[in-house]
Amino acid sequence: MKIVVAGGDGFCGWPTALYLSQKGHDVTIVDNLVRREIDEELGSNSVTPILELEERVAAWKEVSGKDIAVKIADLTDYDAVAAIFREIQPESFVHFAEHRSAPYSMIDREHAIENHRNNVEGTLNVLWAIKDFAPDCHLVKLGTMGEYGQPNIDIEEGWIEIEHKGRKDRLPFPKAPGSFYHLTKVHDSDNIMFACRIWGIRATDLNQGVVYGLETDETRLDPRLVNRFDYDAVFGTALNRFIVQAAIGHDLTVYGNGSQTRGYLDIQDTVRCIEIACENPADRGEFRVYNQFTEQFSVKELAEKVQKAARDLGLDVELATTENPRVEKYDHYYNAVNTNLLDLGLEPHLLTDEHLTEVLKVAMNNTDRVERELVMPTVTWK
Ligand SMILES: O=c1ccn([C@@H]2O[C@H](COP(=O)(O)OP(=O)(O)O[C@H]3O[C@H](CS(=O)(=O)O)[C@@H](O)[C@H](O)[C@H]3O)[C@@H](O)[C@H]2O)c(=O)[nH]1
Repeated sequence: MKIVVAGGDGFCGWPTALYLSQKGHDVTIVDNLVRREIDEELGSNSVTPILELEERVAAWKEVSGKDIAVKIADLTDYDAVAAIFREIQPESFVHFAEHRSAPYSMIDREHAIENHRNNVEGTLNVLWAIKDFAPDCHLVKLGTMGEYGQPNIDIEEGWIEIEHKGRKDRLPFPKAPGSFYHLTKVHDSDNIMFACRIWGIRATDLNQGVVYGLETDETRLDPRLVNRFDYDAVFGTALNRFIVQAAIGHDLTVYGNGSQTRGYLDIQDTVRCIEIACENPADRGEFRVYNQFTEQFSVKELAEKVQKAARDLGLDVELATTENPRVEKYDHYYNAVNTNLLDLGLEPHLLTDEHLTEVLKVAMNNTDRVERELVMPTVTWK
């Protein structure tokens, strides 16, 4: 299958591009390398030393014998997007190419606006290009579980049957996101749903939970293929941050009372979920939503798991209640449905001590690359 992986230089995109290439798909990475620029803006870095994109792709060719094409392009540049669709005629367009950090979108007004402009405009361009140049292309779009927030009812997969004043309808599940970033994904979902309805586009919105882990079967093949590993308070996410904190002997930064519960998944499941979506395309005009996570944890549970794995490796770390920079619910109900991907064959990699230990060891081997001043949060929601 001809597949474009937009955002293929990022944390989810790079291992996905490798995985799909390994499976024999004809993969093109489209990326504007902005994630690397943001590292410079924030003075941050990946714990793992990652190569430049062209070097990574050349290493992949050497290791696997397979070609991944690369186009350096910004999805907010419509001429570039149109040219890509005209030339490649992708069967699936996997769209990871968005600014994905909640704290980044909350830095200030400028960052909130840039986050909206980049994400919403990029996705609109993709929708228009599909309509104009590749109407049969299946859009596989990375959404987020954060679109739903933490409602006091079960979270369905995108849609909910509602009975109201004696009438019934199947309506989009209500959204209550927790940051301007998460809101961009809500706007994208609405725009995609509308485009499916009016133009007959086929789309799958993958509402992904918080991703943890680092390596996949493909990145493990050669050190030059290693994935990026964020730990800073802006781009690092809960479990991976705790792992790096444990490796450097920093107290684990549990925000507030740590009862905040979210859906989580291993990066090894992210790549498989994308493959499942591509190989089972939505129908023309169908806007399909899959909740992409495998397990639910509270932040405190995660920190305790990391503390235990660290102790087993001789590292003594403490959980530290950290003033929560965000505005979010504690001690809330959380129960989200995630059966669609399982029904299509996803076999989850669950969070085991062995897996935590693997990632912890990578962090311990790279502690010299960790900038301690990036660990504590500085961006606040208020
Ligand atoms: O040091 C930390 C970091 C985070 N948290 C807590 O962990 C939870 C998750 O935060 P996160 O930073 O791991 O994840 P989030 O900001 O929600 O964003 C990440 O996970 C989202 C999926 S979800 O959370 O919306 O399901 C994706 O959309 C985003 O791209 C990705 O950056 C929050 O309650 C946060 O308060 C801590 O307690 N301590």
